[in-house]
Amino acid sequence: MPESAQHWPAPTARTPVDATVELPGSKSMTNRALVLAASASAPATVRRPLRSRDTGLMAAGLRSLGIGVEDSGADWRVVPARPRGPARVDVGNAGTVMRFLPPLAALAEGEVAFDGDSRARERPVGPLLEALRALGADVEDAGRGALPLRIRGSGGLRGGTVRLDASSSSQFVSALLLSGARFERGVEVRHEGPPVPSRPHLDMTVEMLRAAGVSVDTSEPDVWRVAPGPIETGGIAVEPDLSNAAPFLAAALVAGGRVTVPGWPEHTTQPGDALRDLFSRMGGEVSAGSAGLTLRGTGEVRGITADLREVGELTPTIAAVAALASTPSRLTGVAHLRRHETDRIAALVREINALGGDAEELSDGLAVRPRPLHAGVFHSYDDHRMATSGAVLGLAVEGVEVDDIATTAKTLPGFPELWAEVAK
Ligand SMILES: O=C(O)C1=C[C@@H](OP(=O)(O)O)[C@@H](O)[C@H](O)C1
Ligand SMILES: C=C(OP(=O)(O)O)C(=O)O
Repeated sequence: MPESAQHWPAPTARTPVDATVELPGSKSMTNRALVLAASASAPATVRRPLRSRDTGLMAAGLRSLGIGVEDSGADWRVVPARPRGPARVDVGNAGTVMRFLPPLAALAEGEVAFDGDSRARERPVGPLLEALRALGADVEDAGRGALPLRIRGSGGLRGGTVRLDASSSSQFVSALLLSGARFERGVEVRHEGPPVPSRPHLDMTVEMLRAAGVSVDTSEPDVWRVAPGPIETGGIAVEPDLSNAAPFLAAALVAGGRVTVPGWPEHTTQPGDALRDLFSRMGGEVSAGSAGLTLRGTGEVRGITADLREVGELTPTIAAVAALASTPSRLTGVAHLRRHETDRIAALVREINALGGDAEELSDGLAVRPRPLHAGVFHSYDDHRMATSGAVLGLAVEGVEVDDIATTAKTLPGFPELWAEVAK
């Protein structure tokens, strides 16, 4: 079959868009909720979880450790248990599974093996493994500091104070905090190095731990202390995924009209909340009401200069909008994106330029200058957010095809159907 036979022709908006898009639950909240509920004192319900490749892998990983994750209608019921090996965990290409489960596995009795997609073997996990060793875990990674790896648990972990450089992923810190209350001495994580990215995701970890009755001290910058003690979730409700709102809100920005996302939380730690500000600066009009959050396009798409370190996962969508803007953009602070699902900086520059655009790699981001785009294939590199960025470009540029739209199932199965609601 020729490659093009599998391509997805991105729909072009011929009129302004007018849609209300119900988004599934947040990947980051769902996978935190599953890990917390797995270590809790009593069974709990995770309400309105995301069901996608990343969360399915988390549920499967927990089940392989002996924890119950049962379907109960729209929800997931988690029945905690002492984790046990022997077990094999497939992390796929999910950073949250690759980083959040090793600390839990270190609490297991028996051996737990981890592996994943070939890209997962290239994503950083070394500082987390070193930290686990310092806390008393027996980790075998053949000196690679990467997958595949094995953790030989003896049913508990000493815990205590650990120093690590989390500048390549905030998930190292979140991972240690999520299981830290179950370590004998709890955990004190001290970050030392260039700034930690994705701060809102750390706030999410801390907030969800505190909501589960865990004591977390964040009074010192770059230091997190989790006291040992029980985890009592009482059930966890998952918010809609605001990072996945990005391409849908972008649709109204680039095509004109309006898109509403119902259930936008009044208070949230999700980085996607920053879209309200970012997309306003790029020309959108944002309003919040009982129907949800609405973005109206004004017909003007402006470029933006922004440090996206805190909200790195929004970069692919912002870069797509930037490629359609009337003024230049400079997106910085996201060097760590080179080790995400793909090297997102290189991939975005290559694909924007392949459509006739004018993008340039910076050491820690990209610069995009206005230039008319033309038809072509937008490659997704097995990256859900690259694929949805191709869809955004296709709204405004006739003849854009995304090579692998199915990769959106990592965090948003049903993306093509939801997108069809917007681009009808
Ligand atoms: O903790 C989380 O749920 C996440 C943290 C961030 O990871 P990095 O800090 O590695 O960028 C983010 O990019 C990822 O999509 C989800
Ligand atoms: C970086 C991302 O995912 P992961 O959880 O695999 O790190 C992402 O979703 O943009």
